[in-house]
Amino acid sequence: MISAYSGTAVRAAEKPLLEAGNGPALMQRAAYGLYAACARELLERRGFLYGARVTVLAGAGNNGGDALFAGARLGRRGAAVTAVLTSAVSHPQALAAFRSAGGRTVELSSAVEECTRLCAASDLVIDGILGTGGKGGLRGPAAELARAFAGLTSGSNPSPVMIACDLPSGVDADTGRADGVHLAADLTVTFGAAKTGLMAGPGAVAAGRIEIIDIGLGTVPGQAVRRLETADLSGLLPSPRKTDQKYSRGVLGIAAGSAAYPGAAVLATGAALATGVGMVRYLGPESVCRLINTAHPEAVCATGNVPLAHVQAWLAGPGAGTDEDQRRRALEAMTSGLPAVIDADAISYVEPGLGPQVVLTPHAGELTALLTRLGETVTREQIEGDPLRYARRAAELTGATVLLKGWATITASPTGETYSQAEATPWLAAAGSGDTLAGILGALLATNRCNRDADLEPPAGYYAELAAAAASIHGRAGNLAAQAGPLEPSALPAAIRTVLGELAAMREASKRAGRRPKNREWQSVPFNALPRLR
Ligand SMILES: NC(=O)C1=CN([C@@H]2O[C@H](COP(=O)(O)OP(=O)(O)OC[C@H]3O[C@@H](n4cnc5c(N)ncnc54)[C@H](OP(=O)(O)O)[C@@H]3O)[C@@H](O)[C@H]2O)[C@@H](O)CC1
Ligand SMILES: Nc1ncnc2c1ncn2[C@@H]1O[C@H](COP(=O)(O)OP(=O)(O)O)[C@@H](O)[C@H]1O
Ligand SMILES: [K+]
Repeated sequence: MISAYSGTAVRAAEKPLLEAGNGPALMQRAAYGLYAACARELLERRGFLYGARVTVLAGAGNNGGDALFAGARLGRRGAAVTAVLTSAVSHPQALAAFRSAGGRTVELSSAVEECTRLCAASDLVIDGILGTGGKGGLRGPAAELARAFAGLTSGSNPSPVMIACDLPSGVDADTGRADGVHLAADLTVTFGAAKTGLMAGPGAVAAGRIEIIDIGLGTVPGQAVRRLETADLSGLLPSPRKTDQKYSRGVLGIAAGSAAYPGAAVLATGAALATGVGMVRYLGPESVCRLINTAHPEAVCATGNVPLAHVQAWLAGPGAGTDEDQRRRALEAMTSGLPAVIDADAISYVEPGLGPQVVLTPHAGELTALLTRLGETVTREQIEGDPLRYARRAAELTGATVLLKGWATITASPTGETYSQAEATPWLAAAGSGDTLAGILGALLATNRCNRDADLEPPAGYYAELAAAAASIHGRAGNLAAQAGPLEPSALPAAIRTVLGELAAMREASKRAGRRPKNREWQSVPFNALPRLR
């Protein structure tokens, strides 16, 4: 599990260490972690470190200090390092170390064009303009450079490896908002703890991969945004017991699809079956029942009512359109007291007073409509710019758990627990892909251990965690299905099976070896695992 904290909370955790005079040591640890990541990326991607062209973008504060110290270490290993100083002041000790390692410096204000070309022709650029002390987007010459650099490196031109120091400059460390110009990275090396701004909205898009360097901060105060890693998924996925029969494994009721949109019901059913339920009971029009049974003969289909169907969880809404019977079923499902996924058209019937076991799964457009109906004035752009804030607000207003879709999918519980998953691929932005996410989540709601075991009380935030797990499986399946070219959502159920099979095999292998499975996207380097400082 990765826990991310606001920049403000990380600075509060640093405070006692700074007061005790440990500031320089913290900076050396941060700089060493950054240097080690840069050296590794250069060796992996370019095959050499000696002679590599490295540009350090260095701002006025400690973020620039970290980047300059890391640049000095690269210089001592033979890289040709140049620092672009974006401010009239620089961290004095770091600048001195950089120069004494043979680093060349250029002042940005007098040479924006030259500096932009220098960045574009580099093997590696370290973005150390702004860190947790940044306010708003980049300004002045730094903004000009960022704009021109984006133009030069777009399309088929070869691009340098971009590594952000702590966070991409111009991104808000607390929220992930990017109100002005900002830089983007292939990798963000972040210090002490991940920042929430790397987990949501534009910040999550700009961060690239994330590597956390432990600099010995200890406990960070405040509520974390969590991200599930591979090892965290196993306890949340269906796992039949030797004594199970089909009903005890978990039955999912699906009230989705209509004569106008039958496909959504087929996709949701396929995804739920691939995730592993004991049975799908489908309720909807006869024409959709026939279609579902052609694709999935095992689904039990009827035109009946929600209160009479014996199930462990509900999924309502995908493809429901204006079908009145489906509307009634969705309302019955969300007030049944059972766990329920409320997706697509059904989100427009939501009223306050729901419980955390109801999971709403809007995209930004659907959330705009919901919040507006509940009296909150907001635009789609505002939600896309600050998804953490609005997912949490919707959970607060409805009492339900909210899964807000996007590049990083945010899940928020009404008691405040929040998750962010970013395994997805933009190929998942396709009609029908949300229906499969709803199917996966429906299956997890029906089969989860708290639902199956009457003695287990779901802990606070449990449904947000299950929703995050569903987003993770969906993202992993999307990546797999997109390997063969543009993704067709109807290919997702087969990919879900493969992903779940791989996860089960990984779990078994790591159980035998006695260690946690590794996550490829996220890496955390503990302080005591860093090589000794020289
Ligand atoms: N504390 C520690 O011990 C450790 C800290 N660490 C590192 O320090 C980083 C935080 O450092 P920091 O506090 O110096 O702030 P930083 O992000 O470098 O920027 C501040 C400077 O930028 C300026 N500025 C602000 N906004 C601007 C804008 N939009 N456009 C242009 N300029 C703008 C601002 O000027 P001001 O607005 O105050 O006039 C000020 O001069 C943190 O991210 C991590 O990398 C690690 O080494 C571990 C130990
Ligand atoms: N740019 C993107 N990158 C990654 N995933 C995305 C992106 N855009 C959308 N997605 C994912 O694709 C799915 C689309 O869902 P949705 O818009 O509800 O589709 P539909 O309702 O047509 O099935 C969501 O899981 C969302 O998180
Ligand atoms: K930075």
